[in-house]
Amino acid sequence: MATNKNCIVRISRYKNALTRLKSLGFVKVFSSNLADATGTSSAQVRKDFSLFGITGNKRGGYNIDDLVEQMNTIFGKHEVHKVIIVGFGNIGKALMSYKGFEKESIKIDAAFDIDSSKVNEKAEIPVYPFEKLEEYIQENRIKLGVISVPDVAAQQVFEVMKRAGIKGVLNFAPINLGSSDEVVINNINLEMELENLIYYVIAAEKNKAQNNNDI
Ligand SMILES: NC(=O)c1ccc[n+]([C@@H]2O[C@H](COP(=O)([O-])OP(=O)(O)OC[C@H]3O[C@@H](n4cnc5c(N)ncnc54)[C@H](O)[C@@H]3O)[C@@H](O)[C@H]2O)c1
Repeated sequence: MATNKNCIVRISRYKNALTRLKSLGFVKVFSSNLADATGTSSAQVRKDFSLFGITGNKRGGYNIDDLVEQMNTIFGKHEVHKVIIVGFGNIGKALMSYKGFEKESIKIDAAFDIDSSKVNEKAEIPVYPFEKLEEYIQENRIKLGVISVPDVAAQQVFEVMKRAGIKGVLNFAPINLGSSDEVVINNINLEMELENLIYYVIAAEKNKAQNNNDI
């Protein structure tokens, strides 16, 4: 299936919009409603739906429950996905205490850290020493991992994860982990996102000042 990240992000946005519309009492929705709610066009919504084989009666509108069900299948929501976190610092702790993952069928299963003062194997969600990472992934057939260690340690952590059989990594460290055929890597570079945001804010301010001068 020819899909790209933008398309997946849009499907995720449609799903959020559908949940909102449903909570407002709507039963059916048109592609134009989803387009308005997510800032895209009706044609794009229909194109994304057809790419993912999402079906529905376009004339009478799509049934919201049917759409959500089909999107849940796309996002693998019918089974619980276990995730491990490597690096139990600011980001690792924040992710572990976030309650919103559960409703998305995501279970933070354990964390790992090199610092023995952070290890707590008896906690509700245990924190193990880093040396146990490889064995834990293999024994528990973990497919998803978060890297939240400093950049200098990220590559080494990634290699251990890959060797143990991890299939998807969410990487918070601001380094390029190098591509891999066996592992899908999603990089979250917060500095870059903020830099990007700052650029657009400055550009918008310049634009406004220019327009004011033109009047
Ligand atoms: N906190 C933020 O707001 C923020 C923003 C942008 C980027 N990041 C990036 O995210 C990553 C995590 O940031 P943070 O603020 O949570 O860092 P942190 O220093 O609070 O935590 C990092 C943790 O990783 C552990 N660690 C170090 N080497 C390890 C190894 N080899 N194996 C296992 N654990 C190891 C440390 O003991 C520590 O507990 C960093 O790469 C950072 O650059 C963080």
